[in-house]
Amino acid sequence: MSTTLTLTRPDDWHLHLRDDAALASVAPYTAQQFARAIVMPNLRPPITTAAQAMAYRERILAALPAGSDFQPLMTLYLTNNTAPAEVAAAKAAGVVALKLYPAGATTNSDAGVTDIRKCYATLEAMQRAGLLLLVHGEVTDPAIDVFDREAVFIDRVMQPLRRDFPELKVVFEHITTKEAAQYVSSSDRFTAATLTPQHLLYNRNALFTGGLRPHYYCLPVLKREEHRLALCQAVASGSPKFFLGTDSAPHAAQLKEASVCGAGCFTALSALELYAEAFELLGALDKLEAFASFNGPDFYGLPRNTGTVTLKREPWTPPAAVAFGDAQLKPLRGGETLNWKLQ
Ligand SMILES: NC(=O)N[C@@H](CC(=O)O)C(=O)O
Ligand SMILES: [Zn+2]
Ligand SMILES: [Zn+2]
Repeated sequence: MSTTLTLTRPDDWHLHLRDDAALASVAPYTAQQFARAIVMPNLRPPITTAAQAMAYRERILAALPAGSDFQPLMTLYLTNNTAPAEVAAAKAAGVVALKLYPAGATTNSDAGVTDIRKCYATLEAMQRAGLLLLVHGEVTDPAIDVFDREAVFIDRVMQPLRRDFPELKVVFEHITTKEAAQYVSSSDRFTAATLTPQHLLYNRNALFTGGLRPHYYCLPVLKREEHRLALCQAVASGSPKFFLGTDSAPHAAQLKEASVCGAGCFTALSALELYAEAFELLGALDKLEAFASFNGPDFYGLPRNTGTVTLKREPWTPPAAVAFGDAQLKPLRGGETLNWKLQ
C-alpha cells in the first residue's frame, strides 16, 4: 500500500469562486491545491462580456495569497443574446470557453439559454475561433423527472449540437449518469467530460442518511449506485476524455440549512484528498495523475503544468466550518476524517 502520491501539479476544470468577500474567502483554498482553474461565470449578474471577464480575473488575482502563481482561466456565460462579435473579443482577451446554462437548470441560471438554436451563429463563431463550449447538461422541462434530466439532455440537446457543430470542443460538465459516461466514452475527440468528487464517492442515499443532508445537495443531483459505478468505471478506464472538475460551489451555511437549500457542494478545501480517496477505493490510484493533471490541459489545448504536489496517507480532519465573508461555509466532509492529506 503506497503511502505517498506525487502528481504533476493538477488543475480544476470546473470551479465557482463567487465574488467580493466570498471570493476572498474561498480563492486561497483552490490556489493551494491547483495551478489553474476554469472559473464559472454564473455570478449575479453573470459574466457575459470579455470586458467583464477581464475585470473579474483581476478581482480573483487580487484575492490570492501573496506569492501565489495560481492562474484563473476565464469563461463567459452564454445567453440567447451573446453576439458572435463577443466571441472574437473573448478570444482576444484570453477567455477560453463559454458556458451553456439551460435557463433555470441550476444556481444563477435564470439568464441562461432558453433554446440552443438561438445561439447557432455564436456557436459557429466559437467553433471557428477554437473556444470551447462547457455544458450544464440537464433539460429543464418540468415534465421530466429530476433524476432523468441529464439523460434526456443527451437526446434533446447534445446529439443535435454534436451533429450541427462537429468540431466545436464540448465539455459535458459534472456528469452524473451511466448514460452520460457512455455517451462521452463513445464520442469522438471533440467531446469530453468533467467529474466531481461527490459523484464518484456518493450515491443519492447520501442525501438522506439519518435525515435530509443539505450539504450533499448539488445539481445535477446525486444518482443511484449503478450510475456512480459507471462514473467510477469511466475514470478507472484511464480514458483521456474524463478529467477533474470539482464543481466546488460554495453557499453560505445558513442558505444550505434552510427551507429552500441552494444547490452546490463546497469541496475546494480538500478536493485532491477526496479524489485520492475515490481513486483508491477504485484501485485506480495509478490513473489519478492523468485525470487530475494531463487530460484537462490536453483537451483544452493548453500546456501541462510543471512541478509536482504530494499527497500523504495521513489521517486529518478538515474544519467543520470556515469563514465565507461574514457568513460560514461548511466543507463537504468537514469535521470527518480523511485518509489522504496534501502536503
Ligand atoms: N453544481 C451546483 O449545484 N451549483 C453550482 C451551479 C452548477 O454548476 O450547476 C453553483 O453555482 O452553485
Ligand atoms: Zn452545473
Ligand atoms: Zn458548477
